[in-house]
Amino acid sequence: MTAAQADLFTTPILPGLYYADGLLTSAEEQALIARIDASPLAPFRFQGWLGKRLTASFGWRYDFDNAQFGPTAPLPDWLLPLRAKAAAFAGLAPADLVQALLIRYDPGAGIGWHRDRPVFQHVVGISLGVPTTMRFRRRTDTGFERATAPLAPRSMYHLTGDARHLWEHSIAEMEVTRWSITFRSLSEKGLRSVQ
Ligand SMILES: O=C(O)CCC(=O)C(=O)O
Ligand SMILES: [Fe+2]
Repeated sequence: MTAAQADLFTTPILPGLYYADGLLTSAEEQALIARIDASPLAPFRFQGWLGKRLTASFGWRYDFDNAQFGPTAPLPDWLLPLRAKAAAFAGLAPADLVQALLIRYDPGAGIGWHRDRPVFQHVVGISLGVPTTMRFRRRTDTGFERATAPLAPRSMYHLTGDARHLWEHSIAEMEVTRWSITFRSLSEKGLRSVQ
């Protein structure tokens, strides 16, 4: 690889947002989707509201209903090869990625503007099924600065630095079902809160 190609490959879309596609085969994607569908998915709950997207957490669980954070069922074996790939992509050790979140967005489901909970540090996501766009925004003196990242099926993204901590992200309501798997490491705050 030439220096120019290396630069292109590692230049983030936003500071701290890294993206790569073609890291999974269609057969691997279909197997992951079947595993997600067979998992104990439940509607995302937020302060008494039931969201349209279906989720399951492993390793650690942040409960948005009561803001409780704590351990939950360990990551199932089928997630471990994907976690190893996600860690390699993000330059982390697999064991750092102690949380996995499975999501299925059926038509009409999306995810509103947010930053991931501060108990987590790195976020590495895998997008499955159909293309979508992750939208980013951050407040400025005069409004919002905005950016978009197209997520191809079978792509991975890593949120760290500014993209993780300063920018919010969201995904518009899907017209067709999409699945995602996100792995997270714990932040200092997360580590302190569980000691
Ligand atoms: O579905 C995705 O790729 C994004 C999920 C997300 O932003 C989250 O769970 O915090
Ligand atoms: Fe998020």
